[in-house]
Amino acid sequence: MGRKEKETLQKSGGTQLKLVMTFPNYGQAILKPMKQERDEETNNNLYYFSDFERHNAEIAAFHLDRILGYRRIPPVVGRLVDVVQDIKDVTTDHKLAQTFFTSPVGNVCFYGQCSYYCSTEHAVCGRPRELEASLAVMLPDLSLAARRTWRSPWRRSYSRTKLAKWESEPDYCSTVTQNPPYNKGTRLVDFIDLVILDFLMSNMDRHHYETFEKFGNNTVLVHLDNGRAFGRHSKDEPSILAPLKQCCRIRRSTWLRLRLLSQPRYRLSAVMRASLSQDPLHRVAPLLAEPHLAALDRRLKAVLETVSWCQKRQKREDGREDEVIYDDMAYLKDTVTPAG
Ligand SMILES: Nc1ncnc2c1ncn2[C@@H]1O[C@H](COP(=O)(O)OP(=O)(O)OP(=O)(O)O)[C@@H](O)[C@H]1O
Ligand SMILES: [Mn+2]
Repeated sequence: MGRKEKETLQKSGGTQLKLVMTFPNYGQAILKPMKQERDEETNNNLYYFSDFERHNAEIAAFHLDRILGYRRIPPVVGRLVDVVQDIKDVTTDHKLAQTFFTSPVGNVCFYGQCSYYCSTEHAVCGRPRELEASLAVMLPDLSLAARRTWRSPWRRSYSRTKLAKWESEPDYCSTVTQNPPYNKGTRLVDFIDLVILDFLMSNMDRHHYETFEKFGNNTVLVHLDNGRAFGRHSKDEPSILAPLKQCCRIRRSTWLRLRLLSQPRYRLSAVMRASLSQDPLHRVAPLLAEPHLAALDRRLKAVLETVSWCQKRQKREDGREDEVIYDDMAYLKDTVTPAG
């Protein structure tokens, strides 16, 4: 098989600039550039839907997802790229090439084309050519492995004035669980797994999630698009946990994992710190600032407290506190016919 020249193109779809890199061995990765200082907190007056995406959030989310035992985020690694050699000189996209310029201090910058933040004021700049970026392994092409996109039932309104249904209806969960795909199998607890990930990293931007078409409704979720996580460490966002609080259900293996990660020997912040130190960008600066790591421990505690709150409530209501903890065996019993 012949070798391909290295090539970098803009990724279509999505609102903020991202690139697709193709390597000589035909491997592909999605590149998200560093757009703001690593430890800059999200501006309080910025709505979640206009927050900048962060390359380190994509990297940290991959590590967190793996530590939680999910493994539902395709691998993401940090890299220092050369904006000239790795992007400008190897792109066949004229529109992208045309947005390159040299800044007043001599750094090479570009802004690309997209619907949010693709303008000279929001240019991405090398130092002078070196740029931090996240590279995510590209999933197989949709023609080989079709995916389905699902709207999150707990999607935010994406409006400054409107409330979503789940924010005002106390019994919202039961309206969700009456209907497919949440009415059977593991979809609800799969979704709650995702909610816990999002709460820990404070990602309010989970409007959709994806699955591989091939497996119908009996499949895991793919946790793509984590660029708006880890924006704020000084504040938690309890509303992200609403699905857990409203449905009071959590997969047993997840619950056990969270309890393990709350113990001194396996403290989530410590496990994350160690895991992230293996990323190549760690030598430039830690991928997550200490306050973000501390926030993880604090939020983990809040998840476990919510589960206890659910168990107490369930016990009070019908004496069946074990309903809260979803046992994967229950699913097996529903779907597997014993031999003989
Ligand atoms: N690792 C990946 N492999 C293949 N496709 C991917 C991968 N990550 C994301 N995508 C696809 O690219 C699209 C855009 O990516 P992403 O959601 O990260 O961008 P975005 O700008 O945040 O989009 P939006 O503004 O719609 O939320 C997604 O719809 C997803 O299907
Ligand atoms: Mn997004």
